Amino acid sequence: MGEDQVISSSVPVIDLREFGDSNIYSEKAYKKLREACEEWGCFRVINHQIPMDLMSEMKKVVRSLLDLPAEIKGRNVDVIAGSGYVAPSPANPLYEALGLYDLGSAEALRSFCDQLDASSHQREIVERYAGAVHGLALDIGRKMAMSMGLESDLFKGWRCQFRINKYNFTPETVGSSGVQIHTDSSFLTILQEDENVGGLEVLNKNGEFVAIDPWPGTLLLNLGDVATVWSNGRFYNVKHRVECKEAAIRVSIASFMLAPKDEAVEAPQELVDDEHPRLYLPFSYEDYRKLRLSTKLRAGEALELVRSSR
Ligand SMILES: O=C(O)CCC(=O)C(=O)O
Ligand SMILES: [Fe+2]
Repeated sequence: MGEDQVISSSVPVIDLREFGDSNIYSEKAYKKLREACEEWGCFRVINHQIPMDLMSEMKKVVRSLLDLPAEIKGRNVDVIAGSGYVAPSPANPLYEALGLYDLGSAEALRSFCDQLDASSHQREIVERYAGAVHGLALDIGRKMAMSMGLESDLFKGWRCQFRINKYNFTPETVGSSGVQIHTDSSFLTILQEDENVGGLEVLNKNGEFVAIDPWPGTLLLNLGDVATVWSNGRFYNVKHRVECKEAAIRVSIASFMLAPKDEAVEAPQELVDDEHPRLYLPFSYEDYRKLRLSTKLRAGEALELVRSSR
């Protein structure tokens, strides 16, 4: 792994204030967003509406939940395939995660907090953060749709998930892999990084790994497999990995906007025409997730299995 070329370029920065009132100004912002989705599948978001104190409180809550004994973390069972606790494994021995499927549901939030015996303060922070990040995911989804000339509320009711990640990096593990290269299966992922410990690398279209340095207070957006299907091949599902760079516990919070609740994942008709025939067969997100897990095709290759033959 260490032989791969890692460059220190940077991903596009999207300033949410630029989508303001003036049409001329915002046209530029939508174009930049669309280019970021098409060329990188990854961008940094600045000037979002999630309060800084909520981000730092959530980080503390998440850290203490991840520090719970293994038998308590094990109560965080899957709701859909792979959505619950992930213990360290032979493939990713330094990594573990807790998960919460459907962060837009009060019932799901309650049950997650119950499983982990969360305090009332912890519950309040998890609920507030879930509300804020859910709102942001919808807002960015809306802007992505508008950047393609589509109506704005296409993502209402889509299911969202948290995955809170802990990397147990030690002096002996420096230079090894924290999480293997993968794409996210989601439409989009909002990542609150570790403020101090870097290690995330995204693969650009030239095949170079770009090191993502932490930028506290901002958020990192990744597009996943569902974004590629939804955009009929236009949006890029960025491959990424986490490398162990230093001996420190690393904690990140990934919030995924996954897919529609009941409907199939497919490109809207407006994005399909003679020049852009439908590339993927409509599928159920849960089935696709199971397919990725059962085939172990975690870096977007599973999309080939749902390609339309024409
Ligand atoms: O921890 C990170 O920086 C990335 C985590 C990630 O890629 C994921 O949860 O899918
Ligand atoms: Fe990821």
